[in-house]
Amino acid sequence: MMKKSFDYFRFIQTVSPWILLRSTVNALLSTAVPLLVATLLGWLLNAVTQQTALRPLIIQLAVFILLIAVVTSLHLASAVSYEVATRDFENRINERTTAKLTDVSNETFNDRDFRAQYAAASSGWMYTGSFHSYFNEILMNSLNLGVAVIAAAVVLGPIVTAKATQPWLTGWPFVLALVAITAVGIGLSYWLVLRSQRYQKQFYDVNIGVNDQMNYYLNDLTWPYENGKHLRIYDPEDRTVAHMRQAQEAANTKTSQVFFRMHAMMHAGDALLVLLSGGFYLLIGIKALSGALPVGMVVLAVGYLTQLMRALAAFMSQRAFQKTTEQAMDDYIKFLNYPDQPATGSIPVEKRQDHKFEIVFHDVSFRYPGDKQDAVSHVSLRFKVGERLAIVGRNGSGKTTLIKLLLRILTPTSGTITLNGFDIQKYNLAEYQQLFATVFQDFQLFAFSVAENVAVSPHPDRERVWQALTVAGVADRVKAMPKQIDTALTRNLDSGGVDVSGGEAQKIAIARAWYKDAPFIILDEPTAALDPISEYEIYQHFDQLVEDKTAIYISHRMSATRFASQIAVMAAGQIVQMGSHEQLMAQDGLYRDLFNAQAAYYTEDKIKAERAKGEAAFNI
Ligand SMILES: Nc1ncnc2c1ncn2[C@@H]1O[C@H](COP(=O)(O)OP(=O)(O)OP(=O)(O)O)[C@@H](O)[C@H]1O
Repeated sequence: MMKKSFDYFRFIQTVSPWILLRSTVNALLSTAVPLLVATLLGWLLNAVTQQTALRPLIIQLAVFILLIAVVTSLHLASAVSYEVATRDFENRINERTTAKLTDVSNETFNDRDFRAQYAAASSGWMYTGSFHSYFNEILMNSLNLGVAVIAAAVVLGPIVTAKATQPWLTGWPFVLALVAITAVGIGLSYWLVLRSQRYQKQFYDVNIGVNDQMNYYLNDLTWPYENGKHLRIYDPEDRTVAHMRQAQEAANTKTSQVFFRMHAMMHAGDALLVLLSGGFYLLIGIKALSGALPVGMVVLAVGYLTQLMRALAAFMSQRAFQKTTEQAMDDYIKFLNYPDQPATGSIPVEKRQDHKFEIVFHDVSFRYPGDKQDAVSHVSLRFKVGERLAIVGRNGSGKTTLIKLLLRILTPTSGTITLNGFDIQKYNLAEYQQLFATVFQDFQLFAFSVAENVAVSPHPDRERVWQALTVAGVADRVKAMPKQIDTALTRNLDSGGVDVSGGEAQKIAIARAWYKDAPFIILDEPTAALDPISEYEIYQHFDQLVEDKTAIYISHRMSATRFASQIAVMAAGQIVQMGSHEQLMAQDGLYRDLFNAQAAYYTEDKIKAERAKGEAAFNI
């Protein structure tokens, strides 16, 4: 067991060096300073009463006051130093958590077990308060127990040895009687601790699930301000609250029973202490009544003995909470060490100024875990250098999945994808992903400055940021912001931040892709949030946006395909047609249907008919 405790101490120490030392100094001073101050005050009093000459008295007084000032200041400094260390510890844990969440591969990130492990780790962290107190509490409780043992021994010595008229009240029989009461107390306390440990564990386990649910309601559902509008429009009757209450009530039913038992154990512990005090009173009281001890000693001795039992009970029940903290630390360490399936590839990606990178899909299929059908099925495709390829198809046809396979966010279930002849899985992942600048359909901006959002770096090339914003058609909007490119987006991290519209945000995401200057540019519905003029402008700048890169874009706006030299049409995970706009329009197939269905909205006749229908309805 001890070996295990040391493992946890070591973990705490590796998270934040010096914390154990600071904790130890603080604990020692916390225990010693009150005793030291009391002793010094005692000496001071003696000096005042015994010293007759004024000069040595003043010197003695000055020395005592100085000593008291020094030890109390030391104590204060150590308390502050420990407090700082605990903050540092908490920050480092948060850093490690964030680093793990951002460093694992996408597969692991989406892995159910990994997410469950994270939920357990974060609940444990929240539930136990923090891990560093684990060491501190063991230390404090041990010191308290040590002091209580010494104090009790000092007081008990004269009581045990005092001669009484009845022989059993002297020597070993009396000691044995004291030990018997203490032993019964320790035994019962230990039993209570074991029970309460079990209930603590149950309570902790139940709480992990409950915290997880409540987190969803409080942090994910009701707090993000993009959710505000949905809740106000679609939840006027507060069904969210009712839903949460239901979940809370179900959780309460589960927790209240175990909570009640846990507390019953604690109160039983208090009652036990009262009983033990009674036992001590009886035993020592009898000895006092026999005339062997002054009555005042009874109160003193029982006080010290009860204090000893209290320290013992605290030491043991702290052990119960320690177990919970150990489990929380185990969960956290498991999360940190969660085996990732790191990208295996190590081949460096050749740096080519001419951007001659050719990617080929060889009979690639992919199925999401648990799904019954392939999301991408037997796709063979060649991305020619400098080509502009559009991918079109109905919702759910597999377009985004195809892009994720290309980006190595997903790994093919079968088939291979090659870059310049080598399987892309064999390349160093970070270098490989640097080949792509992507604007995802659900792009994310961060609550950092515009410049950092565009450059994705804390040291942006400011001139290039402006160029990127110009290409994306959002430079004027940024110029009007209070701190221009240094303005934070959203007020999540900076109260002077600004909120941009959906379309403006999308333009900033496009600027980010341009800034990256990667050989491949991938745009998944890049203009979905843009107004027709902005969309027109983006396509006007399309040459500037794409330059000589290989461009792949997905769009439901069929008119956007005119910028593509090749169009791949997807249906049910397969590429069902491939060719230029003219070639595909000449074929009787899905492309022509999609194109005509959209174009039909814009024919003169259609607009006239719709308008007439609207007017008729209005006249009624
Ligand atoms: N994370 C996922 N887990 C399970 N199935 C998924 C997941 N993501 C997508 N799918 C399924 O894979 C299929 C293809 O989805 P994909 O997002 O690639 O389609 P898409 O053509 O990009 O659609 P859209 O035009 O609506 O964006 C869909 O049937 C979808 O339900």
